[in-house]
Order: sequence, then C-alpha cells, then structure tokens
Amino acid sequence: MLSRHADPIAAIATAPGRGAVGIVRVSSPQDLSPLILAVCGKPLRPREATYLPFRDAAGVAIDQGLALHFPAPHSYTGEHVLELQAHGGAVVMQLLLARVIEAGAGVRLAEPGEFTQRAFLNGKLDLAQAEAVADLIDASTEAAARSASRALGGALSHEVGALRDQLIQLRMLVEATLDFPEEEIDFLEKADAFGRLDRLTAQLQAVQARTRQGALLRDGLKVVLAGQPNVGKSSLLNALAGAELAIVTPIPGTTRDKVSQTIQIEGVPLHITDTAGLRDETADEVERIGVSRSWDAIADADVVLFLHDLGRVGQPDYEAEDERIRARLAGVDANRIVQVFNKTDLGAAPAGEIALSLKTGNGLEALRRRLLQTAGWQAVPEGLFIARERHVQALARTAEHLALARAIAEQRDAALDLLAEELRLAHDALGEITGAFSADELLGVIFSSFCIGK
Ligand SMILES: Nc1nc2c(c(=O)[nH]1)N(C=O)[C@@H](CNc1ccc(C(=O)N[C@@H](CCC(=O)O)C(=O)O)cc1)CN2
Ligand SMILES: Nc1nc2c(ncn2[C@@H]2O[C@H](COP(=O)(O)OP(=O)(O)OP(=O)(O)O)[C@@H](O)[C@H]2O)c(=O)[nH]1
Ligand SMILES: [K+]
Repeated sequence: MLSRHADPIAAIATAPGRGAVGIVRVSSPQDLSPLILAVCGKPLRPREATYLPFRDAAGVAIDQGLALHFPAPHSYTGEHVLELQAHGGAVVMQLLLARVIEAGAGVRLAEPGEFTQRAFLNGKLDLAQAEAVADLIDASTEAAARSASRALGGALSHEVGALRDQLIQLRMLVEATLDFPEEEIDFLEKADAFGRLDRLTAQLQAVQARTRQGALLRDGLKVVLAGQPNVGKSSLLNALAGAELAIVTPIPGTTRDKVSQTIQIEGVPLHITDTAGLRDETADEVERIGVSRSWDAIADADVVLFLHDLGRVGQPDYEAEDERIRARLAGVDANRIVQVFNKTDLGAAPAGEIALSLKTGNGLEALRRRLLQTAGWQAVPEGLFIARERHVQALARTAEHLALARAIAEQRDAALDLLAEELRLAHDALGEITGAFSADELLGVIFSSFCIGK
C-alpha cells in the first residue's frame, strides 16, 4: 500500500445501498482538471458546489448532481480532491465510480482507509486523529460518538503534545549536560531536572487515567455470567439486556451454549455472555461441551459474575458443587470475580455481598453500578476522548522509561548517558500515539480496518 501513494484513487464515500444522495470521491497528487473536463464538461471553481450533468464517455448524462473541486492542499486528504454528489442509487454510484476510473489517467479503486491515510501522510491529521475518524464512524453510543469527535478535534493529541514538549525540554537539559561531565549532577539539580521529571510523571499518570477511560468507552468489557445450573444466569442476561434473549426455565441445564449480547451502562459497552451452568456430572454430551465452552469464556473474561442461588445455599450437594467451581476459579484473578447472590425472595444473602432477586428486580441497579466500578469506570468524565488499547500501551511504555530514568537519576554516580537514553525511549513511545514514530506495518494494520471510501 505504501508504495502506491502516488496513484490517484477513487471510491464511493457514502454507505452502500440506497440513499437520497451518494458521493463518489477522487483524490490525486496530480491536477484533476483533465478528469473534471471529461466528466463535468467544464472547469470547476475551487470549493464551490456546481450543479451539472455527469457525462459518460459517449457524452450521455449518467446523472445530474453537484460537483466539488478541492485543489491541493486544501482538502481532506491534502491532495487534489473531486467529489461527485449524485442521486444515491447503488447503480448510479457504480456507474460514476467506473466513469472516473475510466476517465482519469491512472485512477484506481481506493483501499479501505486510504483517503484518511493520505490525510495522515500529508499532515492533515495525526495518527490518533485518524483513528478517531474510524471510531467516530463506528461509534454505537452517543457517549462514544462525542468522545470520538473530541479525539478527532485533537483532545488526546494535545495532551500527548503537552507531555512531549516537557519531555523535549528535559532531554535538552540532560543532553546539554552530557557535554560538561565534571559538573553534571550539580547542573541538573540547579535546573530542577528531577523536579521536572517528577511533574512530567504525574501529568503522564493523569493522561494515562483519561486514556484508559477512553479505551474502555471504545472497547467495553467482557462480562461472563457463571455458576451452577438454574441459579438465574439467563434471567440476569435478559434483565440486563431488557429482552428475552436466553431461554429461562426451571429445568437445570437449559442453557447449553453461550449466548452473548452487548449492552451499555452509562455509555460503556458491556459484552455479556451467558454460559451453560457449570456442573461436573452430566450425562448429556451437548451439555458437557457447553460446560467446557463456559470455562473457555471465563478464561477470556474481564469480569466474571459468579452467581449463587439463595434458594439452595446451605444444601450439601449445592455447596459441594460451588466449592468445585470455586477451586477451579482459583486460577482467575480474584479482582475479576464478583460474587452475586440471586433469589433474595427465597433466602437472605450473606452481609455485604451483592444481593439480587431477578424475580422482583431488586438489586439490579446496585449490580449495574458494581459492574462499572469493577471495570474502573469513574462516572462520565468531562471532556472524555475516545482512545485505544494501542494508546494505553504506548503511555505505559512511556511511564516505564520515565521510571527507569528516575531510578538512574537517584544513583550516586548517575550514568547520565543511560538517563538520556531512557528519556529518548520515553519520547519514542509517546510519539507512537500521534504517529511521529510509527512502523509502516502498524499504519497498515490501522488503516486497513477502516471502511471502504474513508
Ligand atoms: N462532502 C463531504 N463531507 C464530508 C467529508 C468529505 O470529504 N466530503 N469529510 C471527510 O471525511 C468530513 C469533513 N472533513 C473535511 C476535512 C477537511 C476538509 C478541507 O477542505 N480542508 C481544507 C480546508 C480547511 C478550511 O477551509 O478550514 C484544508 O485542510 O486545507 C474537508 C472536509 C465529513 N464531511
Ligand atoms: N424465585 C426466584 N426464581 C428465580 C429468580 N431468578 C431466576 N429464577 C428462576 O430460576 C430458574 C432458572 O433460571 P435461569 O435464568 O434459566 O437459570 P440459569 O442459571 O440460566 O440456568 P441453566 O440454563 O440451567 O444454567 C427459572 O425458573 C427462573 O424463573 C429469582 O430471583 N427468584
Ligand atoms: K437458562
């Protein structure tokens, strides 16, 4: 893909199918005047919508619509861009797309994300903003859309930029000092280099916290409902989803395979999976496979809700089975397991535990809050921007290098060249977020996940 940046590209920019208006878009490093003359019949005034017929090779009008010419560099991609805004029928769009590929010298179909990739390569957007374009398009909740819009506006980029500016100052100080080895430490102390490093670390931690929230908003949380047969797992899925998704019956072993649904609480997506009730002894082959899948889902979960049936708590068979499950759950990080006692209409829950009756709906709200808390969600923060796991990881690596730098600085005969190196690595890690330092491979992965025409 990267070797083909000189090609003119074209795509249908609007959603496939039937629509009131559809847009075919062309972007090219070369002047688009010949293509415009061929299809629109006359030159277009820059950035001004002109109503005219779009003509095929024989001069016959394919459609009448609005043509828009954005001469470089003042366009979305930073290249020359032509938009044909036509009636949004699937066939009209295909004909216009075929027409611009035929009439424009060297024009080829754009790959997914290629327009936005060009915007990135031409400096119109940084990498975090380009990712926000895709996240805005994919947003499924208002909170996600508003946060993606803030990231597109540069919210994350600005925070990263502020950290980077301070890091650059610190690096300059340290590298300047390398030239005067006799007085290094004194010099750095006078310049408050270590105070700067500490303040930078504190600011980085604040950005990390906001970025984690943004990533949670984008990716959500995998929640698995687990427990013995008949404890109310399917009832809980249905209650959280507000729909009858999974079959609820008094027969133990009703759910035999995973049932999943994404819900949202305060805009945070929760991917909830109901599993087959866990029991060791079952003669049913299908149920046995279901139970094995339940354990796979549990291993893959961010949060496991371990349900108990208050109608049966205390009964020896029931307790023995719960004990077996508990033993097997020992391999799962305890912070990821939430005990939930269901059927409070049948018995009292142990003090301090999450208690619920799916029959009456009691306790459901408290459980929702607890889920958000376990996820690390802190209310709806002002100015939240959407983010990705990639950003969280890059910030974590930045923090690691700053911590190493601090540790080196604390040593008596601090090796300033090592300190300088850690600061450089911190700088590189930070730069990955906005794409200042990014491998082509990474860019390929990011842009290929865009929809076509973007
Ligand atoms: N018809 C249409 N609508 C669209 C887009 C598009 O490409 N076409 N967009 C595509 O995603 C988004 C808007 N993004 C855009 C970003 C920059 C420029 C642009 O012309 N930038 C120039 C001038 C800026 C200015 O005048 O302030 C530039 O950056 O120099 C256009 C669209 C959403 N709506
Ligand atoms: N009394 C009472 N019954 C409940 C409550 N919650 C669920 N039930 C009943 O318990 C039975 C089992 O509920 P399910 O939701 O199917 O349980 P499950 O854990 O998914 O069961 P399996 O599919 O066997 O794993 C059904 O008859 C429900 O109506 C509750 O809070 N109180
Ligand atoms: K069930």
